[in-house]
Amino acid sequence: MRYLVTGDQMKEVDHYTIDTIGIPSLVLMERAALAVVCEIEKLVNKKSRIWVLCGNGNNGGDGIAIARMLHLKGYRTTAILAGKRESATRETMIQLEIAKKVGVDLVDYPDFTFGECDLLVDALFGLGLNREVLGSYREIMDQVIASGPALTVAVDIPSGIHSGSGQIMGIAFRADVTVTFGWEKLGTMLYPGKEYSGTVVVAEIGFPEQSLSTIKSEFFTFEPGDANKVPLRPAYSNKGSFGKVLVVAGSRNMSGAAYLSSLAAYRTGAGLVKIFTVEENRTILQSELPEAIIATYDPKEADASTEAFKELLGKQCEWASVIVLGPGLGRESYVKNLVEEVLTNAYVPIILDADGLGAIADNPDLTGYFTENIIVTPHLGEMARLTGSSVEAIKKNLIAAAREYADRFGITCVLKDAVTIGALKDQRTYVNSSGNSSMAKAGAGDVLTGIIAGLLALGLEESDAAALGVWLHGRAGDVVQEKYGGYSLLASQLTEEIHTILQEQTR
Ligand SMILES: NC(=O)C1=CN([C@@H]2O[C@H](COP(=O)(O)OP(=O)(O)OC[C@H]3O[C@@H](n4cnc5c(N)ncnc54)[C@H](O)[C@@H]3O)[C@@H](O)[C@H]2O)[C@@H](O)CC1
Ligand SMILES: [K+]
Repeated sequence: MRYLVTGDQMKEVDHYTIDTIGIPSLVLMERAALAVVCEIEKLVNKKSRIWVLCGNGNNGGDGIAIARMLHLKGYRTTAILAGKRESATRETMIQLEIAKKVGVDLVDYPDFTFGECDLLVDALFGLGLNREVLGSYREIMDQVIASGPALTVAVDIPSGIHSGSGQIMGIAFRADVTVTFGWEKLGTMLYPGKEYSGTVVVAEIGFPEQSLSTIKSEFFTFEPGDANKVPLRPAYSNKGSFGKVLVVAGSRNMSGAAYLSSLAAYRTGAGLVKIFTVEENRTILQSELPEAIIATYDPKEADASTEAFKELLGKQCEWASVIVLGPGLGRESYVKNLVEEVLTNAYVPIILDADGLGAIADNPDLTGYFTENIIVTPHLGEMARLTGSSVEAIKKNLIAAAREYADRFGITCVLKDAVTIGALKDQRTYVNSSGNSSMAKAGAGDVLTGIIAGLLALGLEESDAAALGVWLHGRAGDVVQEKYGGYSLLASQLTEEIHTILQEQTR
């Protein structure tokens, strides 16, 4: 697990480290510059033409220190100063004085002649970027982009990318490598910033871990090694020890979603899975997944909300320790009754997905039954229906959208996109770092609900199950992509790779 920060949080961490702990700002800057130089040396040789584009803030100060180090090592380096020297920060002024004394080629932007560039070091804006890039800065960036540097290394974050949201502030550099300091910023984790950042290297430059305690470090992601967070299945156990997952899913002509969710729950470690579906699905599900128990209902009874139907559903809910509600339910009117009955009868974690969410969107009063053990897993379209916002607006700030919905009801909201966000009920926010575009396929969401259900069945609570489930699902997708490339993934293949990730457990 690693923490992520916004630019503003990182600034607080900087201040605490400098002012309270007493590590001088210039020491941090020197280490930051060294870390970037270390990456640059992997990319170029002494014949390469290197431009270091420096702004007036401390990102520019890092840049001037980088230019000095490269110059002293014998690289052909020019530092281009984009702002007025007299308005530079204290640290950047000191860097300028040092650079002058050791003979760094320092050129003010208007005097610079653009030519060929093998490597651009982007030190124009870092965490301090707080508005649209306009005027002369925009002109400089346009000109640098037009001169087409062969490679770009960004210092801390590509200039133009907002460090908190990943949004482009008018214009941005596209980096091949971004060397960031201390902790990764949300801006390089979230699109479009993620795409503009290239490979992100997180350099440790001397921030003590306690500096993080000054902020509420609520953002995190998982990484290889975190498979250990999946609970062990103790030897002295039986199938009942590992949870009973009820999958309320499927409808006429739609059995696949129920199948995929159930299979994924089993593959993740659940002991027993029961599918509650319409009678038409019985044969196909029994033959595809004989390990599952099948119980069926009559949609007409569900539609009329008969006592018999209520009793039948009540019994299923009583049996279950985890419920998946929604995949492939369709949009018939009886689905509302089904969803309402489950929400009122169940006192166990419920993963509400797909058509289950559709029923909520169509009948907003149903949110009145939400309790803290609900996990919703909408994709952007479903989120738009749930909230009445547009997909575009949600996309602009995924974290805020997921957080707002989760906090409104005190539930966990997994907002599925290229970078899936888990707004957890315990106030932490998970930002996913696994997965790839080959997973943008029908059925992938059903597998995710099944994985989360499996983790709940193993005993994780909702927040951990949601975050870890998203990560496992993405990792499985990465394994499938490695084997089959970016086009051919089938959702069922995700279930076949869950074991690959679980086998990474090192205990
Ligand atoms: N001691 C420290 O505080 C450390 C800071 N570090 C570096 O310092 C950076 C942060 O430095 P700063 O806070 O000075 O911020 P920046 O260097 O990112 O620049 C901020 C400056 O740009 C201006 N600005 C913001 N948006 C603009 C826009 N759209 N158009 C024109 N001007 C704009 C701001 O008014 C400010 O003057 C980090 O990203 C990192 O690279 C590192 O050296 C590590 C240590
Ligand atoms: K930068």
